[in-house]
Amino acid sequence: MSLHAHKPNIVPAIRLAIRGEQLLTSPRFNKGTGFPTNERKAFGLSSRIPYRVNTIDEQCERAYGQLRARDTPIRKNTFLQSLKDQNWTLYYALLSRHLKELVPIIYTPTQGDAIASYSHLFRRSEGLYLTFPEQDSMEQDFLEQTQGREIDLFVCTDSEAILGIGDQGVGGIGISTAKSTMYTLVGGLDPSRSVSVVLDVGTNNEDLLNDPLYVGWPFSRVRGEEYDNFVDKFVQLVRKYYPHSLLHFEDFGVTNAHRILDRYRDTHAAFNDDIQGTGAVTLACIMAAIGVSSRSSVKGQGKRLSDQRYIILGAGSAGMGIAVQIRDAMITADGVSKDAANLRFWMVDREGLLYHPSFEKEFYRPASEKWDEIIRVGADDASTRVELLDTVKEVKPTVLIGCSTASGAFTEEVVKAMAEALQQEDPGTKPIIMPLSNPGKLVEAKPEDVLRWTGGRALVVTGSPFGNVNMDTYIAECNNALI
Ligand SMILES: NC(=O)c1ccc[n+]([C@@H]2O[C@H](COP(=O)([O-])OP(=O)(O)OC[C@H]3O[C@@H](n4cnc5c(N)ncnc54)[C@H](O)[C@@H]3O)[C@@H](O)[C@H]2O)c1
Ligand SMILES: O=C(O)C[C@H](O)C(=O)O
Ligand SMILES: [Mn+2]
Repeated sequence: MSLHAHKPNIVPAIRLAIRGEQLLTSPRFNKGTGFPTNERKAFGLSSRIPYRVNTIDEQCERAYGQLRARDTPIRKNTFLQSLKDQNWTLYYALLSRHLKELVPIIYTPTQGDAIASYSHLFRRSEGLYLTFPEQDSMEQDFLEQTQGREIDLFVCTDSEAILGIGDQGVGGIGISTAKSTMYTLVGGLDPSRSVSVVLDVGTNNEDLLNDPLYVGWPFSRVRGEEYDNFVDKFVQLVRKYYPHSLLHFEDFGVTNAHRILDRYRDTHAAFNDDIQGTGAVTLACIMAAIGVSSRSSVKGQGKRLSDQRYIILGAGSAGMGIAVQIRDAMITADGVSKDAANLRFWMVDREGLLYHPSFEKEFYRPASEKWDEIIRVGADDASTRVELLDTVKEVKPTVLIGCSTASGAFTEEVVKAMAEALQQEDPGTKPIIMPLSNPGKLVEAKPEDVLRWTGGRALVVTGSPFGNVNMDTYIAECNNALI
């Protein structure tokens, strides 16, 4: 992860209309003990801050000490959220200095826990909350927070599929704010130029609906035309007032994600992170792994994207986005036809391998293949599905990707079947195994297990940070935030 130095807000203080208490409680402009003496005098702060002026390093040292005194990731997360509510300059300076340690605290995986407990951890709100029953005043509410601002980015969720932890109702605002923070931290975007949005259209999460402390709109999710109109109302406001902004969609449910992206992508700079961001970062990862990059240490394996056989477990937003991105790269980089490229994928979802004897659908295996013959018979003797394990044995994939939320689905048997088949084909081949489901507890296999089952041969890539398994085995991270 490379860091572009975060540029603090350098609005000349003299132009600020706010001073005194108001300045100290504005996280964008507050500099705490960092205010120099002349600014303290000019803005009525001298008596409001203790005497000594601290450098940003001193402030970071103090804040880091306070952070370290919190003993669990979630307590660190709430501490950092409070700091963000108080002083952006210090917040981003601290994160920049401890990037590797703190990104997992303010982003995946800990932010997932913070989102799940949103209504209980709630102290101060951050972001733009647009709620279904208040849609008549949506324009006014939108302008309340955006008018007069220069805005480059809207990060928007409807919270239906947060990471792999499902419907989190209004708490999903926490994924929008976390992604916005990453744009600043890694991409250098001025945080005052982004808006984090939650479209609160209700929730089907019974625990939230039954929780008296739940702070969102406590009704079932709005669906159909009413839902589409509500989303459209928001998008049209973005288009009307900020036609040049980027509209980033995050963690929409699988039935809406593609549809909404397709609806707006030709008329606005719209981006779905789970589909496109994941597709792009996974492609980059695979290119590195198979040695399209000249630095590769992978031996004996066909080096082109189109030489690989890909099994993807989970054909949702991420899985389909990954398949499309790799397929398109094969067409561009390797010059293969679309049909030939599509045939390099085997998608496995809840109903097993996606194939159909009678109709054609993109990324479904074609009717000419006799998959029916290896269908497993279920306990009730009814034919069920072509299992992942059988697909692996049949296909001998060189790349196995998980974005299914099915924790542990890459079993020892699956991983060994893949590794052994590849070893027989070419002893130099390293299986590329990518359990990408977040947060960490939902990974399809733990890196240390994959390495143990493959005698250390696998190249392992995860979506959440796992740390190295031992001194010389690096577990790469493939998270769409890197895009
Ligand atoms: N590493 C990353 O950058 C990244 C990016 C996006 C998503 N993800 C992760 O991928 C997972 C899926 O995200 P999504 O946005 O695609 O969700 P999604 O709901 O759109 O898709 C999940 C898919 O998995 C399928 N599935 C569920 N249980 C399954 C099982 N037992 N076996 C096979 N398939 C099963 C579902 O039917 C669905 O098609 C989440 O855990 C998410 O955190 C990771
Ligand atoms: O948020 C992340 O960490 C990656 C991805 O967008 C996800 O939904 O898991
Ligand atoms: Mn996501």
